[in-house]
Amino acid sequence: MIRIGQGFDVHEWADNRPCIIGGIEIPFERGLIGHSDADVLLHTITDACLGAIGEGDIGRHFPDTDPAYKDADSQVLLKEVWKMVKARGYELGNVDCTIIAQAPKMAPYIEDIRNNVARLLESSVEDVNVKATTTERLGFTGREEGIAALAVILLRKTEG
Ligand SMILES: Nc1ccn([C@@H]2O[C@H](COP(=O)(O)O)[C@@H](O)[C@H]2O)c(=O)n1
Ligand SMILES: C[C@@]1(CO)OP(=O)(O)OP(=O)(O)OC[C@H]1O
Repeated sequence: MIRIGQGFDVHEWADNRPCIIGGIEIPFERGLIGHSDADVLLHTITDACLGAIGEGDIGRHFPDTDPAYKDADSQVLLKEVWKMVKARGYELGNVDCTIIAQAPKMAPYIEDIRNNVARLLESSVEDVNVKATTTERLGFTGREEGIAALAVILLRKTEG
C-alpha cells in the first residue's frame, strides 16, 4: 500500500532572525519569521507527511497559539510526525521538495539539507531530493518579502 502527501508553506523575511532552512543554519543577512524557528522547508515536509497519513496539518498538531512551540526547533516537530508515520506502519518511498526563494543562493547548502532531511526521516539520502528556484524576481518571493516551499512525499507500507 502506498500513500501520497503534499505540502506548501510560506514564511516572511525579517532582520535579526536566523535563516534556518531544512534544519541547516544558512549565513544570510535576514531570517524567517514564525512562531517556531520558521523552517519553511521542514514545515512543508511535515505537512506532506501529515497529508499522506490523513492527519490534517502542522497547525493542528502544533498550534501557533501554544507557547510550547515558541521558537520551536522544527526538526523536533518533524520527528514527532515521523513517529506517527512509522506507528501507522509506513516508511519513506521518496520525497521531492522545492524551495522558492530569490535569495539566498541555496545551491551550496542543498546537499547538507538533503542529508539532514534523510536523517530526520530515517531514510536513505537517495530517497530525498531538494531543489531551489527563483521566481525571476516576480511576486512576493521575487520581491524578497518571503520564501515558499513545496513537497510531495510517497510513503509505503513496511514489509512484515
Ligand atoms: N534560491 C535559489 C534559487 C535557485 N537556485 C539555483 O539556480 C538555478 C536557476 O534558478 P532559476 O530560478 O533561474 O531557474 C536553480 O535550478 C537552482 O539550482 C539556488 O541555488 N538558490
Ligand atoms: C510551526 C508552527 C508552531 O510553532 O508555527 P509557525 O512557525 O508560525 O509556522 P507555520 O508554518 O505558520 O505553521 C504551524 C505552526 O503551528
